[in-house]
Amino acid sequence: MDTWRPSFASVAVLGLGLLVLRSIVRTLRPSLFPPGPPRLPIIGNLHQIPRTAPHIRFTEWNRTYGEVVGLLVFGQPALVLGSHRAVREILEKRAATSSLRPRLVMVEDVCQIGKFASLNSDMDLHKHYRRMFAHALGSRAVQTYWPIQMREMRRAVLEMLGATDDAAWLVCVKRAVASITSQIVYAYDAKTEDDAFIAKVTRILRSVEKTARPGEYIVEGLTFLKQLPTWFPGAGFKREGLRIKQDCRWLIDEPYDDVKQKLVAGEAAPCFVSNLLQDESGHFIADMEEEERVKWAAGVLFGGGTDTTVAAIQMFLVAMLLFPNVQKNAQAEMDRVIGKDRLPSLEDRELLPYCSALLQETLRWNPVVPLCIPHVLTQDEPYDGYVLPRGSIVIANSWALARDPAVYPDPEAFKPERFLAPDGKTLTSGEDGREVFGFGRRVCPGNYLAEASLFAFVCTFIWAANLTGSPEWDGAVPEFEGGIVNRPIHIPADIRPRTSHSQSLLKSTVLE
Ligand code: HEM
Repeated sequence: MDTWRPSFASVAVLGLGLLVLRSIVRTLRPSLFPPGPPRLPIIGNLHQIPRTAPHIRFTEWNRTYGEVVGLLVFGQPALVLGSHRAVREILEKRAATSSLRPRLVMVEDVCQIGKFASLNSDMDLHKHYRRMFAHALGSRAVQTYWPIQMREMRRAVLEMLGATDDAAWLVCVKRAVASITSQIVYAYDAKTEDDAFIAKVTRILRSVEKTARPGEYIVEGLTFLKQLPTWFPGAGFKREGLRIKQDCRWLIDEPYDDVKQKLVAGEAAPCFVSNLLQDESGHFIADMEEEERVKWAAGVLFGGGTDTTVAAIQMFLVAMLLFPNVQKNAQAEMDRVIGKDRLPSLEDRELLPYCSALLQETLRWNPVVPLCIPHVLTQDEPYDGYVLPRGSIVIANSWALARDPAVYPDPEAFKPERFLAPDGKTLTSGEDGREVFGFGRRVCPGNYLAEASLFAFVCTFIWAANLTGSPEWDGAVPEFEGGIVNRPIHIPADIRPRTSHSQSLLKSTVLE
């Protein structure tokens, strides 16, 4: 007797049918779901979510519907958190049930790169990663990297003084930031801007970022498509996934093996990887499982740290363009405290409260990660009379938080003073513009490192350079672009040395 065998077409039709049914049932959500914009059958709110700058639309919705906005996309509930209270209540106080990442088909099944710490949804593995990060990137540990950060950022500013436009500055800044990360993670020093290793890693991590971008792959909605064979017409995402999988294996193995070989030969310089692999007397201590964890933890640091830090430096430059008085005030503080005969360094941070506040204001004023990387709820959670359903994707709207007038009066204005105590000498406590680093158990583990890199750049730039609008600039606010990371498209400005003395002192320090 013939037995019935499911064909691909029958599986596809069944899958699609179930999806439609689920979408219809969920579109008729009970009233305990938080309010949000009206939805269409099946697709829900999909058509209202813009591909560019969704944080602006989300912020409008937070203002219209409340601090927790409920959305549905193909039956998948999503919550947009638009207040400090909502973020504290849901992502911090209830971190035990709101710290996982959503399980993405492209990440987990197609590319099999779910072990990257920023993407992984296995809480036990995540705890291991966070211990490693705390060990290597905690507030005290990062101080050992300050000399690397100062050296690279001074070099970046010096190179920028000789570069013609913002595209050329970007090359200098990117090289410096990538080199800081590669030295800290693998003790690898990228000396030129076209370093082949950094270029390859950057290309791979771009494609990794794409796999996690909401709405990028149809297979996230129509999950049954993951069953398509690689050769099947329309299964380009599977071929792309295979390539990303192979690239990522290279990314996590190659630089790691290099450090390990040096370690065994007794030649490894201290770095994130070598520190985690040896005990105090230099003996190799990791078993295979631990080695695998160290590889994935190291690999993700490039992805997390590079684009974000570069974009924050670009935002600082935009702020200097739009708010020349702030630049003048910072230069005045620099001249008063540091003077002309030596360069500032990270050790001077407490002596330079205005410049420190200027950095906090840069992070707040135009958050480079305006929508935090999504979390997911692992159980139903009551909130303000609503029920936030298990399985909901939770997006903290850092942009809305940073623009909340109740917390930051006159939020559009760029005012470093908002972070200064009345004496003008110390930073205020309370909200400190750090919403951009995320929340709860997923808060960015690189935040101390990032802030040190940024301050190293800001203090050197303020001391050595002066930024003014270029002749072509018409006074308009530059436009911004980006998926996860928000960055200016073009900065119409000129950068000149403040004095010839400052330029030659900077040059001699960099060449030392
Ligand atoms: C201005 C610079 C940076 C910004 C704005 C930033 C922002 C963020 C944000 C918003 C998250 C998600 C937090 C959440 O889910 O709640 C995150 C996660 C992460 N960041 Fe950063 N980051 C920056 C620099 C760095 C640096 C320098 C590193 C490391 C070298 C780094 C490594 C990571 C990692 C590994 C994660 C994943 C954490 C996890 O899922 O547990 N970041 N970052």
